[in-house]
Amino acid sequence: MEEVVVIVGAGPSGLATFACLKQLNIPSIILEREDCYASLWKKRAYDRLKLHLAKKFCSLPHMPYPPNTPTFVPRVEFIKYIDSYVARFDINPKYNRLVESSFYDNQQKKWKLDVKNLITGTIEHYASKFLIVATGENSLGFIPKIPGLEGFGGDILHSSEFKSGKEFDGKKVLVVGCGNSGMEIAYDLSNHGTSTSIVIRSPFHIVNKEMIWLGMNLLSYFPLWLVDFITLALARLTYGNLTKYGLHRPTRGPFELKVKLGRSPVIDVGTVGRIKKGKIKVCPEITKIGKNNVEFNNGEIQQFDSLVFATGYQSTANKWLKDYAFILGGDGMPKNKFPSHWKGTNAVYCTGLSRRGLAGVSFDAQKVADDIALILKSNKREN
Ligand SMILES: Cc1cc2nc3c(=O)[nH]c(=O)nc-3n(C[C@H](O)[C@H](O)[C@H](O)COP(=O)(O)OP(=O)(O)OC[C@H]3O[C@@H](n4cnc5c(N)ncnc54)[C@H](O)[C@@H]3O)c2cc1C
Ligand SMILES: NC(=O)C1=CN([C@@H]2O[C@H](COP(=O)(O)OP(=O)(O)OC[C@H]3O[C@@H](n4cnc5c(N)ncnc54)[C@H](OP(=O)(O)O)[C@@H]3O)[C@@H](O)[C@H]2O)C=CC1
Ligand SMILES: O=C(O)C(=O)Cc1c[nH]c2ccccc12
Repeated sequence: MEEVVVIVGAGPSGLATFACLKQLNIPSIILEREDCYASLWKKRAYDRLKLHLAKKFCSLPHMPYPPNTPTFVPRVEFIKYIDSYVARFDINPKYNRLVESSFYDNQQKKWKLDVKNLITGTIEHYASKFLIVATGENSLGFIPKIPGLEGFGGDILHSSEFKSGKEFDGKKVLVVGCGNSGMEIAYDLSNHGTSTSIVIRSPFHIVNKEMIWLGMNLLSYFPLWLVDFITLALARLTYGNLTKYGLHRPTRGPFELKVKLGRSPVIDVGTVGRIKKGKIKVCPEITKIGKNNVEFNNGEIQQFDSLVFATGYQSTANKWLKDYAFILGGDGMPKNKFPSHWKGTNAVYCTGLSRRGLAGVSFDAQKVADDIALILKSNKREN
């Protein structure tokens, strides 16, 4: 099938890019491996998830949230917003289409895609002038290789499969990883009758959503270092010194780490309080895993029924995009730094890979659509 623009992925990035192109009268199609849009939010997120950033930083282009939406949007409300977005721009992704490979045909100056129809099992072929990678930073759950993991007799799951602590009532659970997912899942587990432990192996910033709200607003007026200084002063006042609990802060500030390295601060939902009370136990790095126990690098061995790996995600765009080097590095993330990350050579683009959450998604979608419109306009003039 011949198209002008093919977008791979029907998450917020793919949908936002479609809408921005549509506003400029440019038709596009979206190919999505799942049977729905926003699959991360519908199928791979835990029940109690709320957006960490205030709604004004999380809307998609050309459509604000309805006025009665809470400042910190819960998952279900976010899905409703996406539902209205899809209806508003009349977006009809092609579902159950797994893009298996794509390469640039230098002769025809077109992108070619091999797409598996997951219903019929057949391979469909698509070609387009412009290709947009919108498969996300969270395409694949990452579980590290730890000696003995394959022999563990209890449940092993990734944070993307975790729904609620109520399924673990009465169990001994170890959460591995202390990013936003791990810290919130540990809190959720401790709300139910679960004996909860969490592995913390590196320094990270712990803040609360009000501090991030303030910091995001201050960033429009003040330099990064000053915003970090203020945020850290507030964090120290609120939490005190947490080192005796095994929580250490990095030397660089929370906003500097987010902006420069894409590392998110942890936005506390109550986990720190539980750690202070001893309701959630902090463990150091794992050295090996036995049939029903885990050994840590302080020599302690503890028994667990379940392991929840909140150890992050990987982009998979470098796997299916054979000519990824036109835009991405070997890790499936953009080669160029923000704000020049979204455009590659030979009309390939990416949206949602800047580690800037939904605000980054909107920025990219707008940039990509405007650039494609400009190219199409200048081609028209030449012909
Ligand atoms: C638990 C969690 C909470 C988050 N909370 C926030 C938040 O509060 N605020 C914020 O700003 N950001 C948050 N994020 C970041 C989040 O990644 C983005 O907000 C947003 O979902 C990114 O949208 P996306 O479209 O780029 O990626 P995704 O939502 O991951 O969508 C990508 C789509 O591409 C599809 N796909 C992947 N590979 C293929 C393929 N080969 N062929 C066809 N389709 C494919 C996937 O099925 C998926 O539907 C959170 C992330 C996680 C994991
Ligand atoms: N409500 C919201 O808005 C939420 C937003 N998010 C966002 O989604 C994105 C993904 O978050 P998340 O899923 O937490 O993933 P992250 O990549 O942010 O965190 C992964 C964590 O796993 C740890 N880790 C990795 N390997 C190991 C190992 N072998 N042993 C011990 N620890 C390990 C990392 O520690 P180390 O640094 O040592 O490698 C890190 O603490 C982030 O941008 C986050 O902010 C997530 C949840 C909720
Ligand atoms: O939830 C995330 O990880 C995000 O990427 C959202 C986000 C964008 N900019 C930020 C600055 C501080 C904390 C979170 C974010």
